[in-house]
Amino acid sequence: MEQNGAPYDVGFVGLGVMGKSLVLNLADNGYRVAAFDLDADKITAVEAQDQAESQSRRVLGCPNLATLLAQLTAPRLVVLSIPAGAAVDAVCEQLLAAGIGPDDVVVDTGNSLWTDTVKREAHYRGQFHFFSTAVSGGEVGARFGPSLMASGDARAWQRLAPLWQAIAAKVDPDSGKPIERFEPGNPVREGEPCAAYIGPAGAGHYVKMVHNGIEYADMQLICEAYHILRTALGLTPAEIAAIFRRWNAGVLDSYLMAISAEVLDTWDEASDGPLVDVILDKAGQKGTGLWTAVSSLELGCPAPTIAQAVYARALSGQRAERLAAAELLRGPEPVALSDAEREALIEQLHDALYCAKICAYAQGFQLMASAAKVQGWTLDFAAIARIWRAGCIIRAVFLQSIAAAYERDDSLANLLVDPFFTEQLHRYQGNWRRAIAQATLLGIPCGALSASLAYFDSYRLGTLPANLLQGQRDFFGAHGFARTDRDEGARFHVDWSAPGRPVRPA
Ligand SMILES: NC(=O)C1=CN([C@@H]2O[C@H](COP(=O)(O)OP(=O)(O)OC[C@H]3O[C@@H](n4cnc5c(N)ncnc54)[C@H](OP(=O)(O)O)[C@@H]3O)[C@@H](O)[C@H]2O)C=CC1
Ligand SMILES: O=C(CO)[C@H](O)[C@H](O)COP(=O)(O)O
Repeated sequence: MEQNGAPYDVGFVGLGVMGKSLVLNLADNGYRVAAFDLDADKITAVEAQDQAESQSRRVLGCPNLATLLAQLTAPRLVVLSIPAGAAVDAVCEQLLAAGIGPDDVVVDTGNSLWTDTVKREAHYRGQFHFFSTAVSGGEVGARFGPSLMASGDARAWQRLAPLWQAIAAKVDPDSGKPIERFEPGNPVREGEPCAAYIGPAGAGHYVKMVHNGIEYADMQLICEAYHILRTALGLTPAEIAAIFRRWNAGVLDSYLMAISAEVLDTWDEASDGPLVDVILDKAGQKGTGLWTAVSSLELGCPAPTIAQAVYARALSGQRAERLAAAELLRGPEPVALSDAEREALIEQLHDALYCAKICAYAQGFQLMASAAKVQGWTLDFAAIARIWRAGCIIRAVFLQSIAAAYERDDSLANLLVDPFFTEQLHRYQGNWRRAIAQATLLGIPCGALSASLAYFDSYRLGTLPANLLQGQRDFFGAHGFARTDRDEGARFHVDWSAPGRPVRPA
């Protein structure tokens, strides 16, 4: 691709956890990369690793952005892997000062807020093409195959598609299972790439945000199952790891289930006990789960399992208060379960996790559908499910079933009404209810499992108590209500203080 003495195909800014891995992945796939980071040590480190792995020079470290731009074939392609927010604007301005031009493409791969991406695309129009590609997969995914959600100018996508399809995770299209090989210099070339053009500016980051919201829910659900197994049954982390591994061979087969078993099975030399017992129970968060919950509230599109997962992290953070409350607030007395009850609870939890997970994904897909309607995006939900089957944190075999559901009906109202998922929920909901009932009686919190169940029950009921709620609103605020026996557009109000409480058109 050498042109005008500028032999590098991609400019890369940000060589941290993700950036370094993406650079080496691009290099393994035959792309020559000119790389820059504020931290000179990170530039040296990526060059050294590249040379050690390839015995050649596929990556050139650059001392500044002007030098980086000078190495690139035109029109130039610059990829950013830097913290979301102000850093992205700062680097865009620095690239302008360094001479980036109207035909060049700048791709933000960070976890940016999708509305920022929309603004940036408009702001830089005419100066360069601001494009985005949200990345999932963490460090290993970035190195050997991430899931890539691209959005922005469709012509920029034409340019990027071959690169992204080369470096993306690959999946066996028939089984829906990832094809994985973690070997430097030997990337996976077979299978279906987990990279897709999602839509106009912001769409890819919105979809990634929802991916992370689902990630929060999925993680919390697994944590609640762990908590119940630990507290109700007194199982050791290693015993729970064995149960999780068994579950991971069936419908719950997922990366998050697999890594949960790994964490639980890890021994800590310093404390001579399970590592999980010395990890402080205060969850961190960088914000994408919160953004998803906020978006769901703004759109009026319920995602209670995702919101509950954000609350669970927040409540875990109130550790000092929890420790004080633990001295004061009593729960139910412990109950010893019989062997049969113990075996039953394990089975029930499996089914509860599966059903609750279906509901969490249903919420995420509803949310994307809702945002798409407001934004005028045409989202291909089957394609989104397909690119989440490998490379990303929520990769799971059951994404194959979600893809199939949207292939059957691309305007499916909700995953729950797809015939396959309806049948699964009918079959397993009894155990889901029993697991939550048992945990509740024992005083073990299971907010995400319960939020999913309440979502399912609310969604499937033709009548909800919102009739009483509308009556309350009319009573104190004269807000009016519609009637079941009249046209829905007609509003009524009760004169609550008048004798006989007459109902009049509002
Ligand atoms: N880690 C993960 O699992 C995932 C992260 N992401 C997202 O990817 C992005 C990168 O994440 P990650 O690699 O973990 O972050 P890191 O903090 O490890 O790396 C970011 C790098 O960008 C550099 N940097 C910051 N500002 C500039 C600048 N103005 N010019 C040049 N370099 C700069 C930083 O340098 P310095 O340290 O000197 O400031 C650092 O080396 C983030 O948006 C993150 O949210 C997405 C998916 C997964
Ligand atoms: O995007 C990701 C994976 O998909 C990151 O791992 C994400 O930063 C994790 O979020 P948090 O730190 O809030 O748990």
